[in-house]
Amino acid sequence: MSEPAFEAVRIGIVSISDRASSGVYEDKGLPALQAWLSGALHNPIHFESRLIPDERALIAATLRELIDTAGCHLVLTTGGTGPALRDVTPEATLDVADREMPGFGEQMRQISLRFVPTAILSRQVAVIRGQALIINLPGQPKAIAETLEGLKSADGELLVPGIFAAVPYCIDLIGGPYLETRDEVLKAFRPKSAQRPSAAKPTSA
Ligand SMILES: Nc1ncnc2c1ncn2[C@@H]1O[C@H](COP(=O)(O)OP(=O)(O)OP(=O)(O)O)[C@@H](O)[C@H]1O
Ligand SMILES: Nc1nc2c(c(=O)[nH]1)N[C@H]1C(S)=C(S)[C@@H](COP(=O)(O)O)O[C@H]1N2
Repeated sequence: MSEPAFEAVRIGIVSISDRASSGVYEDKGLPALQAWLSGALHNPIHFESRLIPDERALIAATLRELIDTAGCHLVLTTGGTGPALRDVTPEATLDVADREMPGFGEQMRQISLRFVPTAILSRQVAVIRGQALIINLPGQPKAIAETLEGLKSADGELLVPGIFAAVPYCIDLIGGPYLETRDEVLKAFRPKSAQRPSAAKPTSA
């Protein structure tokens, strides 16, 4: 009998910043997203990366293209979630939404409050479009790992669960690929009835 294999996954990553996209500063959003996802997932990942300015119509068109044409089942954005007049990522995300997933934004603001008192300034949302999940993350590059992974104590105890723990099961429920996380980075939660034999090889003692 053949071993189970990790399903390949296509993930859209979108950095939304006027200054990074025009070269005023180097974009650190896409590298941070790519590094965190590559470290957290066992699945082979094909990244679809986009670096764009804070323009509502362009953000919405980019999200549509990543899902409807490129076939991404997960899209993570970074930047443009604050109250500044140019911050329009949540509006653009809602423009392409079939359904909202408010729990992600609520939990991310709770996590971020453990890091910065200005966490409540992020209007980040998560939505479903077709068979894809879109999640907005704040623009500070360090906020990416903070919100996805949560907060751990110095000895590794999980103090606040990161939102990515709920992402694999959400993707299952909308008919996407079976995502498997590396437990040392983040333990994904699935009800027993939704668990498949893991493709991860048991580590030898
Ligand atoms: N893509 C990025 N790459 C590197 N650093 C970033 C990026 N986005 C944000 N930052 C950092 O986080 C800070 C706050 O981000 P914020 O999204 O508020 O930027 P901003 O002031 O709205 O301008 P812009 O839209 O041009 O990024 C920035 O001043 C910058 O230091
Ligand atoms: N984890 C985390 N969340 C955070 C931050 C941060 O540094 N870390 N910055 C906050 C700040 S200062 C702002 S203004 C909002 C919105 O940021 P954005 O416009 O770059 O998306 O995210 C907030 N959430």
